[in-house]
Amino acid sequence: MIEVKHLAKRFAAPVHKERRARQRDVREGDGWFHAVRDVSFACAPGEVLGLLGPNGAGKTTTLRILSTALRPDAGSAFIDEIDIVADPLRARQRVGFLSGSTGLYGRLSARENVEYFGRLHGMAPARLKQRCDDLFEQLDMHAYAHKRADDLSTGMKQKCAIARTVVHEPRVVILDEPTTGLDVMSARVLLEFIASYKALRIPLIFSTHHLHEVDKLCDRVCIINRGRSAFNGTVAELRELGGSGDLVDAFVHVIKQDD
Ligand SMILES: Nc1ncnc2c1ncn2[C@@H]1O[C@H](COP(=O)(O)OP(=O)(O)OP(=O)(O)O)[C@@H](O)[C@H]1O
Repeated sequence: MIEVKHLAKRFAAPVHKERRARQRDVREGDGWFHAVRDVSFACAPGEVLGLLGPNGAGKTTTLRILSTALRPDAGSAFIDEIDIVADPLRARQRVGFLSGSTGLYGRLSARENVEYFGRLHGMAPARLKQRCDDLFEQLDMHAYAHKRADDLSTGMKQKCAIARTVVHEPRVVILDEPTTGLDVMSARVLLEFIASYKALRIPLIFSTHHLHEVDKLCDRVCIINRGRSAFNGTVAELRELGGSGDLVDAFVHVIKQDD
């Protein structure tokens, strides 16, 4: 279970005179940029939660807090009842986090990269081998398993990074824009992979700008706008808000209402 309540995170941001004269973002002006102001959501085992929002809304910052890469200034977040602020190390062991940068070692092959991260997590050799075999099969990566990461295409690297993220069988999975750079076939493979977490009863959160992915996969949706959660609910509840049954209309409606 992932539970996030009233998260906030600000970054130091000196205000320049000319910038002050122009219309400002409501999140800046006091020498800080309040990237996340009040974000709350929950994701239970067996659920996939989609995190949506315009560019710069605060999705990545929120996910980085959840992964324990950033410490929040206010609010709370629990992973399987572990307080990520009070006990970040224990929380981190339970999380598989895919960030924007793939973080692969260029000279290692795709397979070596995934194995390396498995070893870092202390996986026994036999278990690691089986897990890698399964992941390379599920993500359709056998064809380039032995290619150096430097020589992989953007999409191949992304799949490799995803395999690396989940190699240690984390208790919760957090993916920041996982389908970025993937072609149609690869995106489909990945969406099926994400869906498989429902049966495993592992909560999975992913951020995306693609509403068809939300429609296909998500049980719940959180829309973040200018650092605050502007909508929390099921996909069906979101759809109703637009009036037309269309998710794009519903998304635009939520953002306009919130602005
Ligand atoms: N380390 C930092 N220092 C200053 N500002 C930051 C920092 N990290 C993020 N921000 C700002 O916080 C805001 C939210 O950024 P964030 O990356 O969380 O947005 P996002 O919703 O993931 O956007 P996108 O959809 O474009 O990926 C942005 O305005 C960004 O410039």
